[in-house]
Amino acid sequence: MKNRTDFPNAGRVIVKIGSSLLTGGGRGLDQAAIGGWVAQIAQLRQSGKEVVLVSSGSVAEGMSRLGWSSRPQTLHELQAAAAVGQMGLIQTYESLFKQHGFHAAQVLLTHEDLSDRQRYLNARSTLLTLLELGVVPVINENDTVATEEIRFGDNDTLGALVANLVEADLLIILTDQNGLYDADPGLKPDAKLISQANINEPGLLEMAGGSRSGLGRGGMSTKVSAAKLAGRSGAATVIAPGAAQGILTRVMGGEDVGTFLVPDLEPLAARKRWLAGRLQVKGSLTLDEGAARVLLEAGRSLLPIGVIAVEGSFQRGELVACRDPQGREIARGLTNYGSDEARQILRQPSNRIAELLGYVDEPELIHRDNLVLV
Ligand SMILES: Nc1ncnc2c1ncn2[C@@H]1O[C@H](COP(=O)(O)OP(=O)(O)O)[C@@H](O)[C@H]1O
Ligand SMILES: N[C@@H](CCC(=O)OP(=O)(O)O)C(=O)O
Repeated sequence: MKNRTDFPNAGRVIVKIGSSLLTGGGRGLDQAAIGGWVAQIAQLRQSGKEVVLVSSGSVAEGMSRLGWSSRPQTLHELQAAAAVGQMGLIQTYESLFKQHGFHAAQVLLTHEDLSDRQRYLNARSTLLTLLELGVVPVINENDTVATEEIRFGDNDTLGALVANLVEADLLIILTDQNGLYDADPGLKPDAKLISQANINEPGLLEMAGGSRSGLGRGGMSTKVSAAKLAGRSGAATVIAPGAAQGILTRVMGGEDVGTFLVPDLEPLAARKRWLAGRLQVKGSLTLDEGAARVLLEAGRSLLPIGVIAVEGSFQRGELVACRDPQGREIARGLTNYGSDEARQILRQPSNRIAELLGYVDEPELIHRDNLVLV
């Protein structure tokens, strides 16, 4: 998505809502405001868009419920606040989405879940299944267990990782400002709003400062970094004023509101570059001529029937090399089955996987989305 006029065609969208917006600056969950976003998300869903919500606010809401006026310093207090506040968040989303006839689903993730390939694939399958079922996933960091997340984590980054995970077209980050200014407007009142910028434009990160609300984490700098991260899988990012009336509908309609950070790669190229650049090969699959050809020429998924040999020891979700019958490496990809399972299903049609293994994770050995030609 290189232009705002493309936004009405976005099929899959991540909406991230920050703590201070959700809690009316720390006064407790702002039911009216949340009701407004939920109504817009419901409308988007009804028009056929898939929406994943990344919602902060567990610590801020926990603080409010526990009567704490400032963010606690110790980890166990932060985690306790998160545990209390997450209840309120989920109760609110559950009851508001219900009013529009939608189920919401709580998904709590840690960064580890997304860097480990097996858990990454599991999380991906679960989220895609929820979307297929018409459910709205509501994601937050698993703050009560993920100590590193509370210390360093922020939900802008999580939103971007989720955009990568489900290959969203658009990441909308709702915040308490009109968008990204050329300096923190709280410190420089004549700062100018940036309507659009390329995510790799020099100086962008320097304009973005930290958070001063005492409720959120990261401020604008994590939003700009998140836009870069989201751009790796081709997603565009809009940082938008969450309090503005009908904001999600307006952004999705292509209106010039907030800051549009334009990605510089096509979706597929970005994702494949990410795959190619980051992973270590754990084993290899030798393909027959036909499978090698469809991978190379048609960009198709790899099915077990096209595999004639499995080398090495690997787990579901790890990176393996795909070789042609002459042994040349032609592609790399994240496997849906470990080496033991792959050996049992090679040369077999996918409809025999259940009979051979007793379960089916995916009909493909490697889905084309997780495959990169070398
Ligand atoms: N260049 C900038 N433009 C806009 N806001 C900025 C900028 N630099 C820093 N900020 C600060 O970032 C804050 C938003 O980030 P944060 O408090 O983390 O909110 P959220 O809870 O929405 O993630 C703003 O309230 C503002 O104080
Ligand atoms: N998981 C934390 C997220 C904290 C966070 O990133 O907040 P924000 O900067 O407001 O998005 C919480 O729910 O409190």
